[in-house]
Parts: sequence; C-alpha cells; structure tokens
Amino acid sequence: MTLKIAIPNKGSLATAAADILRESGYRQRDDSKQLTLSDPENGVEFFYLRPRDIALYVGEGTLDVGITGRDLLRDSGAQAQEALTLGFGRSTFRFAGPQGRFTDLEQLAGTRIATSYVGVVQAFLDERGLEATVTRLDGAVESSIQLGVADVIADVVETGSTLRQAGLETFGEPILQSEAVLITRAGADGTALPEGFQVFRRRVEGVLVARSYVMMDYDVAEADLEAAMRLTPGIESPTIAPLSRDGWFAVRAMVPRDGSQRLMDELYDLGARGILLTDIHACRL
Ligand SMILES: Nc1ncnc2c1ncn2[C@@H]1O[C@H](COP(=O)(O)OP(=O)(O)OP(=O)(O)O)[C@@H](O)[C@H]1O
Ligand SMILES: O=P(O)(O)OC[C@H]1O[C@H](OP(=O)(O)OP(=O)(O)O)[C@H](O)[C@@H]1O
Repeated sequence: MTLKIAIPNKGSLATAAADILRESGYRQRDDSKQLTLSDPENGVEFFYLRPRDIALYVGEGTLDVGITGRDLLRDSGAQAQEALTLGFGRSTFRFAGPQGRFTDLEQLAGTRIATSYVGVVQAFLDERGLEATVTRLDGAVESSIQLGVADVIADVVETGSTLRQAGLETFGEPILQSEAVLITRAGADGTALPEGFQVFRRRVEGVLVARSYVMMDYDVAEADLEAAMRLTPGIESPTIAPLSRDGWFAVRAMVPRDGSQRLMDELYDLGARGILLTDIHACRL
C-alpha cells in the first residue's frame, strides 16, 4: 500500500521539508505549482498542502503522515499526534502589546486579542481561567493594535523584528515553543500505518542524526587511548584499529556536531594527532 505523505506547499516550512525528504532519498517536485507527486520506487505519494490544513488530513486518516508545525497541529484540534521532531521551523508563540503597556498575563482579562491561532490562544486562556475576546485574523496581526481592532496580539515570534517595527513587545512566558514535526493519526502505532512508514521514519531520522553528528578520526598513543575514548565514546562504542606504528591506535567515533571543534582541541592537547572531522550524509543506527 502506498504511504501518503502531506507536506507544506509554501510558507516557512516548505523548503526545509522538501530538503529533508530529498536528503532521505525521495523525489520532490521541481514545479512549485504541482499539487501531488508520486514516487513509486519508494512506495510513497506526496500531497502539497497548506501547513495549516495538514493536521486535519492526517487526523481524518485521509493521509498517513504529515509535516507541519507543532503550533499548527495544536491549533487545529485534529486527532493527530507528533511522531518525530524535525529540528527546523523553530519559533515561539507569544503575547505582545504596545511597549510598556503589559507586564503580566493576568492583564489579559477583558482585553481584545487578535491572532491567527485562535485554538492555541483560547486553550491557553481557558487553562488559566482568563476571559478575553479572541479575534481571528489571517496574517499581519501586528497591525491590528494600531488599527484599533485589538489590545493585544498572540503571534509567532522568530527574530522579533516584526514586533519591534510595529512598536510592540512580548510579555509573559511563551505560550508555546514550536518546531516542525512529523505527525500521524492519534493512537496510530506503526502497525496501523502502511508498511512503508517505518522505512520513511528511519530514513528521516537517519538524516536528522547525520545533520547533528560528524565522524571523528584520530591517531593516539596507547597510554592516552583510555582518556581519548572518554572524550569520544561514540554512539555505541568507538572503532579502534592498531596502526603499523608501534603502540599507536586509530580511533573512529561519531560525535555531536556542536562542540566538535572544542573536542578536537582537547584531543590534540591530550596527544592525539591526525584528527579528522567528516560530514555524515545519512545513516541508520
Ligand atoms: N518567522 C516565521 N514566521 C512564520 N512562521 C514561522 C516562522 N518561523 C517558523 N515558523 C513556523 O512555520 C509555520 C507557519 O507556516 P505558514 O506557512 O502557515 O506561515 P507563514 O510562513 O506565515 O506563511 P503564510 O503567511 O504565507 O501562510 C508555523 O509552524 C510556525 O511556527
Ligand atoms: O519574529 P520575526 O522574525 O519578525 O517573525 C515573525 C513574523 O513572521 C511571520 O509573519 P509572516 O511573514 O509569515 O506573515 P503573516 O503572519 O502575516 O502571514 C509571523 O506571523 C510574524 O509576523
């Protein structure tokens, strides 16, 4: 059975979603107007949809898997769940008001709040027992205060520059931390999905690991081997091979990309030499 996959057709998540799928070995469309793309060799079919609608299709079971934002998933109220976090499309979702006007979330009571994410905002207010009037806008929410239709906005904040330009500032704790997620129907374990799902998930996971790890190779004297291995324990354990030079070993281990330069310095100080760092393009662990 073909695995049906929903991915964003445009907006902030579209390019990164297509990139990760391409890196996972799947075909992707060349024409941004194309609505579907079949990849029979891999047993999948892609449906290019608005990211806001993707949770609905997956929740209804019309499509098997989707890529969307956590905030859009929550906002939809659809019967869909996160299967994997994808590490891109990160944003926070926050309340904001005119500079110096609000300091505390309790001050939301009785205000008019404009947002494109009514579901998320209403759930947040309900949890705290706050009553406010929530108005749905399609976008450019930051203008609504100046234009007199709202006192407060709740919106996606990435760099914060849109807020600053509108003379607004955030207040209170973030409502939600979001990033792109792989979603499936709520309650669906792997067995309820077409068999291609496990392969799909493993491929995408492999690309995520490859992005966050690098391969480190170095040579080290036997006396320093233990200490070096403590610095580079690898995922399971490092590969160690004797060198023709007496008393020396070659070590190979995957290490997190973050901090890998510092690790090279530490290995060098320890006496390791010939330290190499190489990218991993994909992997199955
Ligand atoms: N700077 C950003 N602006 C908007 N959404 C962002 C940003 N960074 C990450 N995202 C995430 O992208 C998703 C929203 O994508 P979507 O395509 O619906 O909105 P958009 O980028 O504002 O596009 P459009 O306004 O054209 O519909 C959300 O999950 C959101 O958290
Ligand atoms: O914190 P920043 O880096 O400034 O990013 C956040 C802004 O970007 C998004 O708007 P987008 O350009 O997608 O337009 P829209 O929301 O009006 O559709 C979002 O709705 C905020 O307005």
